[in-house]
Amino acid sequence: MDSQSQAIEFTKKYFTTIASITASTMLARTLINECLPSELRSLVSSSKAKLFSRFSTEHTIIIQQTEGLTPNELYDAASTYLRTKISLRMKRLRASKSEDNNNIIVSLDDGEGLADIFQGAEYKWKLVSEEKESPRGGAIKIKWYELSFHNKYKEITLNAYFPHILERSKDIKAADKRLKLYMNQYDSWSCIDLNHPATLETLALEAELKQTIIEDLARFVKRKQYYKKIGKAWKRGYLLFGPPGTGKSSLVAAIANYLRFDIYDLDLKEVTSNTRLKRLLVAMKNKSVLVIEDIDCSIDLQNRDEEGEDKKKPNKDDVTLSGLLNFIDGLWSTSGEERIIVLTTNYKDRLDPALLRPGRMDMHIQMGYCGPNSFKVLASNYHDIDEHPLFEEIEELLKEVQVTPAEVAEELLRSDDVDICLACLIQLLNRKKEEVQGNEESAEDSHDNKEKDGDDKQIDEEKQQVGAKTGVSD
Ligand SMILES: Nc1ncnc2c1ncn2[C@@H]1O[C@H](COP(=O)(O)OP(=O)(O)OP(=O)(O)O)[C@@H](O)[C@H]1O
Repeated sequence: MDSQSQAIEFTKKYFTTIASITASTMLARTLINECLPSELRSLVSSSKAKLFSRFSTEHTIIIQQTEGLTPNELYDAASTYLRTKISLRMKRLRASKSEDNNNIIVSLDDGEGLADIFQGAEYKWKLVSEEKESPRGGAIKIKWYELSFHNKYKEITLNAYFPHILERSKDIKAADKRLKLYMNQYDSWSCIDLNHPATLETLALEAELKQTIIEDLARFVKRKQYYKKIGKAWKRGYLLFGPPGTGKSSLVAAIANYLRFDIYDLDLKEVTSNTRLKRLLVAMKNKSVLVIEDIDCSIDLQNRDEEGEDKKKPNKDDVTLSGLLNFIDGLWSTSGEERIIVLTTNYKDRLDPALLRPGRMDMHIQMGYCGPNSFKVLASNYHDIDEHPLFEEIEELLKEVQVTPAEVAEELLRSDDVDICLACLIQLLNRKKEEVQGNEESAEDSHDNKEKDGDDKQIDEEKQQVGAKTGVSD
């Protein structure tokens, strides 16, 4: 059981106890502080849940803004979660004073509070705030949510609704996050906003491959506890290989957009020593994608030479492939979490076997030429069309020639007129087809010529042999 579910389990028992005794804040605090193991204290005290009966069937939980000076995680999550529920109703927000205790009640829904339904359970939320005298003088405002629900939904609330709110708020915050693209310069990272439009949806990949990637990423981000349990660092490595223009860089951007992770684009040519490389890697934040593009040629990792001429004598602190990989797998991987590492190459066969060893890169993804399915994705992206009279011809040609998605994309961008674009694409595909046929013919010719040369040679030899026997020669 992870700490969150343990805490929720505890809260559940705790509610039952408290409900049967009385709703006392003091008692609640004492119980939390005394009964709870320290590692769970923050979560439960953050839920700051008191239960008291207003009516026999209704329970109300108070979720306060802070626990002492510490922000309350559940309050914060609830605020984020409710934002998505009240966006259309914000104009109806109003403040009023409650009759009984002079509280200022901010009603989210015309004094009734905001209603929410989860797994059939109905909830009423109220944001309440109260001015209090600060011990240091002046007034301070205390805020809390009152969450009311029927007694019978107690289990669902603790076991599913609260975890759902915590989870949803994480997703909402991630979606709001501005992504960054970091690049290494000298010894440090500098960054700009990442506004790459690629998404897994718009990427032209074979449907099955795309689905596999999406499932793999979704599984990865949910597996914090699992990685902890198996004693492995929470990271995942992808090796992307394929010809230029097949979408390797676009896939990196799409992964970052999908996970809402920043990208760290590491240019190894800029890194002059292992020590500096480690410094850069350690400075990376969690929830990030580390990319090393064209790993096969970005650097001669075994024994590199900046001038590209004679190999220089390796220095003890030179960046080496094994140094890089060991650090990524070893110390670095334990210094952070939720990291994706992507290496790209146009030539998988040129890679050092150490990189291809099982367990090094978790997934090897081949980015291929544009097939009929990928073409349809591109046509839909660029011209919002799912069918067209020219599709059949294009799809037949795509089965015969190799064209990259980048080349197809270029044709589709030529004009706003889809007919013109598709006609241009057909021209390109036909040119490629003729080239292939031309190559095949010339290959056949040279093969025939070789055979003919071979035949002529054999005839000459036979003639010579005959000549030798008869004494006749040319
Ligand atoms: N699979 C794809 N899906 C959608 N668009 C693609 C795809 N592949 C290429 N493109 C288009 O072509 C452009 C170039 O592709 P990209 O840079 O991602 O290819 P690459 O494989 O990384 O190439 P290189 O090896 O030269 O870096 C992209 O900006 C995109 O518009």
